[in-house]
Amino acid sequence: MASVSLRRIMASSISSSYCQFGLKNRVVGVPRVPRRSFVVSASNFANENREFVIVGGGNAAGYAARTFVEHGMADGRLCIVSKEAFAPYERPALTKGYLFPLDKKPARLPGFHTCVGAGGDRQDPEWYQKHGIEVLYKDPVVSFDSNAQTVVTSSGKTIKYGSLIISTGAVSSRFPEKIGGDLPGVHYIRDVADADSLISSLQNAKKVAIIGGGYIGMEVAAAATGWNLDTTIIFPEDHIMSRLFTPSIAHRYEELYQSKGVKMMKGSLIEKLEAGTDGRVARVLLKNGTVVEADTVIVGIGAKPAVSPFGAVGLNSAVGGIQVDSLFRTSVPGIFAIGDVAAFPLKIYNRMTRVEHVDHARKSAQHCVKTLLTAHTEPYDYLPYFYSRVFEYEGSTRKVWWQFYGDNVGETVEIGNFDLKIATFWIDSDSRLKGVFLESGTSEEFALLPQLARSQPIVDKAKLKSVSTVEDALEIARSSL
Ligand SMILES: Cc1cc2nc3c(=O)[nH]c(=O)nc-3n(C[C@H](O)[C@H](O)[C@H](O)COP(=O)(O)OP(=O)(O)OC[C@H]3O[C@@H](n4cnc5c(N)ncnc54)[C@H](O)[C@@H]3O)c2cc1C
Ligand SMILES: NC(=O)c1ccc[n+]([C@@H]2O[C@H](COP(=O)([O-])OP(=O)(O)OC[C@H]3O[C@@H](n4cnc5c(N)ncnc54)[C@H](O)[C@@H]3O)[C@@H](O)[C@H]2O)c1
Ligand SMILES: O=C1O[C@H]([C@@H](O)CO)C(O)=C1O
Repeated sequence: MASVSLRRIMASSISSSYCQFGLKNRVVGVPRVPRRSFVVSASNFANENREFVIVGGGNAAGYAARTFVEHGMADGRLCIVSKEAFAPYERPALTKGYLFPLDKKPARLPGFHTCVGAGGDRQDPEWYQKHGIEVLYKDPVVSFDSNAQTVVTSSGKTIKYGSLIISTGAVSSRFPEKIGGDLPGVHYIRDVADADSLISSLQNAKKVAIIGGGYIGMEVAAAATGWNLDTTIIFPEDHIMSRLFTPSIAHRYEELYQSKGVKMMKGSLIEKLEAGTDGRVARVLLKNGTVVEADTVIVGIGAKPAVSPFGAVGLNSAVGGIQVDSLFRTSVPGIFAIGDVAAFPLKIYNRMTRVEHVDHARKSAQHCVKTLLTAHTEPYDYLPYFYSRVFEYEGSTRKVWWQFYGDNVGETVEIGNFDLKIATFWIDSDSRLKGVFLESGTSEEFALLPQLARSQPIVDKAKLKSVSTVEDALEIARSSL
């Protein structure tokens, strides 16, 4: 707090015509520009300087903007360059509330702009104006020159930056055009435009095929049941959500989905997506020769970090994405990367990683901006956290909400009756609790999970295995803290 106030005082005393910033990460001083009008043409952009430029207007950018405001460093100093037509929003809503049936009050903007997902102000476009933050919409950065400290947008604007934060997120992996990946009726879901396009297909859909058994597969399949559509999930592994769920956890959810009419085609690879006579997708051909009829196909086969055009700042070959240190600094002074695109040191497990989840987008943004603006030098010490919520639409017979904290390594102990709730504990060979999963917990129970995963207590496995309720199991874990 002391450093924040100090920074505020310093910020207010800085010369209005020339400003230096980033006490710890100071790299360059650039002339401050006066507060500008929000409609700017390419020509009056040339050679203009910005103290802080954020490239990408997604989840992380929204939380970064909030942190600039909290430090009194946004007004007239911050510019966000965005590919999308909307101010930053809570992307998780797109496969949750956004896909509710149209008569069940689906979420729509401005309802879920950042930072409502984490309980902050709703940052609609007026919020950015009010705080003097310039946002360029529908104008992606297409090239960049780290020597000149400039980015160039697709409309031809050249923007000179003092510090640059790359928050370009990730893009959906796609099937190639030659196997039908671009046919009308084939959908990928990353942004509002994608979700709107999917909704227009769902309105006329009868048979839906969902390819991929991960987050998008599970969330969109659940949404499709709300629309009463004939739904099939096709995926290569032998159970859903294989990168996190144990076969046993997966089995519970698979049974639930099947009880709602969803068909599962496991261990299945795609040969081709084929069009009907109208040119729209009509069927999915599997490598084993099976044909799945479908008028709408949703592809959720993972995402790739959106590194272009910033590859020159240094990529991580093992986990992909832009390599940063524990303060989100890339190899180029004054350039930072946050959110899905950043490959960062995961201190708690001493390894490099990328995290494509919103909690990290929020926290990395806040940590990076705090470091940039103050003397704060605490390394980022992230505890992995994943969650999902499905079947939330009004009238659903069974709502599902789960959370996982930590690392899914070691032996597992599963407790509980899934009809009510279930918990799984990952315990390593030293009897340390490494990860914990909970379905349908209370808010107090969910609040215990990060404490457990962070402290990694030694637990008595035999005692844990001997109980039958989630409440008793959590109590044993709590008492070992
Ligand atoms: C449908 C969906 C549902 C999800 N649900 C959950 C969930 O329930 N829980 C969870 O933890 N996580 C969820 N996630 C993941 C979470 O949304 C991401 O981890 C988070 O959005 C990452 O934030 P980000 O700012 O790094 O990237 P993004 O939010 O993707 O933002 C990146 C932005 O940069 C823009 N951009 C890219 N390139 C350029 C360029 N060259 N110039 C300008 N702009 C550019 C993009 O258009 C985008 O607006 C979901 C993701 C998706 C796609
Ligand atoms: N609740 C959440 O946290 C949440 C929700 C939705 C989306 N997301 C994020 O959105 C992004 C995309 O999600 P996703 O579900 O697409 O990714 P994912 O990695 O969760 O799942 C990908 C699935 O597709 C399968 N797959 C991969 N290649 C395939 C291929 N060639 N053919 C058929 N299947 C293939 C995988 O085996 C897996 O089942 C991720 O970053 C994810 O974290 C997160
Ligand atoms: O983190 C989240 O943000 C959105 C929503 O809360 C915004 O309204 C959502 O569905 C999440 O899971």
